[in-house]
Amino acid sequence: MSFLDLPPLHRAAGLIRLPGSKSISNRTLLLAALAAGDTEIHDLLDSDDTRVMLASLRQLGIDIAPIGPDSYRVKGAGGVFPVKEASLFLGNAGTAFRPLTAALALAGGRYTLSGVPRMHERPIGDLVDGLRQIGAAVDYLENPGYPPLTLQPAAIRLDRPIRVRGDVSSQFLTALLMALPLSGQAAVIEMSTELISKPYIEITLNLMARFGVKVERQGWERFSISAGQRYRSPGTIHVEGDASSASYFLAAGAIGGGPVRVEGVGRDSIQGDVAFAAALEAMGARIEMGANWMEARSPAHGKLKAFDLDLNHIPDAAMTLAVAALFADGPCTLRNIASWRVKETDRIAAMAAELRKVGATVEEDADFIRVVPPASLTPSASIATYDDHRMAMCLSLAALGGVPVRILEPECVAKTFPDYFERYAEVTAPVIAIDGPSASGKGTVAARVATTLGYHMLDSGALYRLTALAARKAGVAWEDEAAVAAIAAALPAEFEGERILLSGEEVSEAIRSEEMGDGASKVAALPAVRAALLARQRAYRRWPGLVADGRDMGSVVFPWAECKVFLTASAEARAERRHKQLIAKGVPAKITPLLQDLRERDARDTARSVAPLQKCAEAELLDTSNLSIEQAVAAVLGCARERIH
Ligand SMILES: Nc1ncnc2c1ncn2[C@@H]1O[C@H](COP(=O)(O)OP(=O)(O)OP(=O)(O)O)[C@@H](O)[C@H]1O
Ligand SMILES: Nc1ccn([C@@H]2O[C@H](COP(=O)(O)O)[C@@H](O)[C@H]2O)c(=O)n1
Repeated sequence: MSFLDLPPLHRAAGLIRLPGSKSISNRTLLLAALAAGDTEIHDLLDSDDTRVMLASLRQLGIDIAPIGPDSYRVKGAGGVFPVKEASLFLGNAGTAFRPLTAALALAGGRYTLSGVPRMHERPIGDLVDGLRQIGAAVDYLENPGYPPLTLQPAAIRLDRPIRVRGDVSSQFLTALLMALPLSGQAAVIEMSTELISKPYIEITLNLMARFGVKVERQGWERFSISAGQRYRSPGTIHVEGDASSASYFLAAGAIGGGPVRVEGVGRDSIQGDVAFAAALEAMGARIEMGANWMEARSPAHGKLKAFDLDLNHIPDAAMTLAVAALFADGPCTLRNIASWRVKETDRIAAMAAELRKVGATVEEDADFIRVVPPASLTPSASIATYDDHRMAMCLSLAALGGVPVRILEPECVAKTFPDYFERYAEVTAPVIAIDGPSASGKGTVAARVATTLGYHMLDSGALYRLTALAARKAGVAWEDEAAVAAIAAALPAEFEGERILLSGEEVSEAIRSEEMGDGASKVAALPAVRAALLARQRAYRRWPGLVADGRDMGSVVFPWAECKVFLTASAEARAERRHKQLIAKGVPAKITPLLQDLRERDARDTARSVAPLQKCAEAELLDTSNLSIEQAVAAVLGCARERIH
């Protein structure tokens, strides 16, 4: 069985650009396919569930072409799927299965829809009942009330309101709403029970409106679509970041100090799960929010507060609260979450079982769960994930209790967030940032500290040197900001131990020349180049930790670094070191021009407008003019021991 061992984590701080929302991605794909005209969709989520939707729509004859990273052009079929007979396999993707069932029931073709075994245990009877009321020919292939299904052509009659239950899954209503405009007739849906997860219906109505179809809503009981409305492409759609995925990072910030900022969703979001931030705030976390971002920090004083909340409106993000409860100051109750029982797994039972493994006392019932946090978490629990992405992502937060945690079958996160664990490391792995002027010894000291601690290493100067060399090879002037930034953004560089490759060619020595040092300092002064390399540098932050050396590691790239050192030496000492280094390599050199060159580079690095070389207030100053390498290494290790748990 595959597993991932998370190290004990003590702190979370950093910034994450969220992947696209699953709910918006799959709804938008279907609406674009049904609309008249072409739709460009940008920032689409790339995950198992969206791949299932893309593959199904293509199988149904929809032309979908990639036009860039996470961007597609969908040629809308104007309400008529070109393929009239197909067998679709929809995995465990509820956001594909339910809406496609309804759309295909009205499509006048012969289709079968199936999924993985768990999909065949997830109820769909309420949707099928609704479709049968309007004459659709939908049949169960195995167990009544559950997939797989067959659909046949049928005459659709919308002369009476459709009565549908809304207390098992709001996706049934979403599916009907999105499909009914295909009939061209006026349609009315009446809820025969209370509707759960209402914010997901708001997403549906919002997106339908963007595609030109207006739904009249009377409370949450009755929905009317007037006759003759057709989907029309809005031209271009940008998918928001996923608010449910944001919950893991916000919770990490609330538990592990923070700040953790997520970019891609915020105050202007159409997703109900942004309300998760309010639940964290009720626990005492400090939350800030902008139009397109949210940020969480631990309470100013003391622990997170216990809660007793009705979480019917945010069933997915509520799972994250169940794990945050481990860090609260008392028992926490999550109410009105019966829908958890019919999700990817029985999430109430699964959550109770796994929280007990880390030491919590848990009470569960049909529609609630109560979590009594332990005094300290049980180390080395093996967390089962039930092929449920959210179980894996939520429970990863337990490691913030300073205990190692084993996540079994972690690849299940691919359903909605394929690189979740890499991103989680980017806000939780400790960082030692070493900045300073040229030849101060940063690289030498950083490498030894990294080896001693078993940490990863980032030589950020090498990225600027590689950019300068790549520009030179491409015949691009170092002053041409846009062109050099484009090169930096797509830098074909690889680090294989000591070897550095550019487009597959070894350039380890070539980038160390004085000429490339000079070129690096010129391209590094260009704001667009620095912006192009920022995310790449942050991606080096991995467990068990990172030592990063450069000029702006502590100030810009890793402002959240636990340990920051400003390593310097007098210009004369540095020129002498560089001289020795060059002579040892057999490169002829003279002290005076080297000293002159260092001073010029210092001046350029210090005076530039973006990310200038400077000591951050919180950095420890280490002047190595009169220190041996061993003494400098010992001093940095001392700082790391003091500041990193
Ligand atoms: N404390 C020290 N005492 C004497 N020599 C040192 C000391 N620290 C480093 N050196 C030597 O100084 C030279 C320059 O060090 P290093 O390349 O690590 O500096 P750097 O700050 O990373 O430079 P750059 O920014 O140009 O990459 C190396 O030969 C190294 O062995
Ligand atoms: N974080 C950084 C790292 C480097 N630079 C610039 O690149 C030049 C080369 O760096 P070395 O550490 O390899 O000497 C350096 O002179 C800086 O101008 C930077 O700006 N930021």
